[in-house]
Amino acid sequence: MQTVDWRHDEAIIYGKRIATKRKVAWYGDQGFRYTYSKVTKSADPWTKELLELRGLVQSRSGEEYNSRLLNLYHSGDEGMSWHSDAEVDLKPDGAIGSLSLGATRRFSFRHKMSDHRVDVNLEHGSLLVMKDTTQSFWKHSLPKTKKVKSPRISLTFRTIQRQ
Ligand SMILES: O=C(O)CCC(=O)C(=O)O
Ligand SMILES: [Fe+2]
Repeated sequence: MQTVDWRHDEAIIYGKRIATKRKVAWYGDQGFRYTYSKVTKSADPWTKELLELRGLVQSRSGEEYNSRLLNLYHSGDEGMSWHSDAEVDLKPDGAIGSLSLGATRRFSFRHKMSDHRVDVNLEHGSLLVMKDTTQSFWKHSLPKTKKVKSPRISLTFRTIQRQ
């Protein structure tokens, strides 16, 4: 993970460009561009380590991915609020495979219509696959927590639609 080019994420919130505490890095097959929270990012080429990990995640999940977003949460003070990953550039209902490293964090799902909640603990080395209609029917979040003092990295593999 030392070879990863971490940057603070930027998002446009209420029309203002802000840098988040969480850091991200974005890799893809070609010079992909990807719009997330209304900010367009261009992808860095894969590093050797990232390609190896993609191979593992693809074989474990039985899905293929052409890009990946890495998130670095320095501690439980950082998280991600409720959202679904349905950006226009993402393949509709495409799988998202998320590999967790470091601290165990709770990951929550909330059904968009019934508000039904499902919580899972994402442990070091675990792989969470969200596929089919998960993004259409559910939102997910990574709640902040006072209990976690150490960092967690998630490597989220996605498929960007070729236009
Ligand atoms: O860090 C995680 O496990 C979730 C990240 C996430 O939901 C996202 O990048 O869209
Ligand atoms: Fe997400």
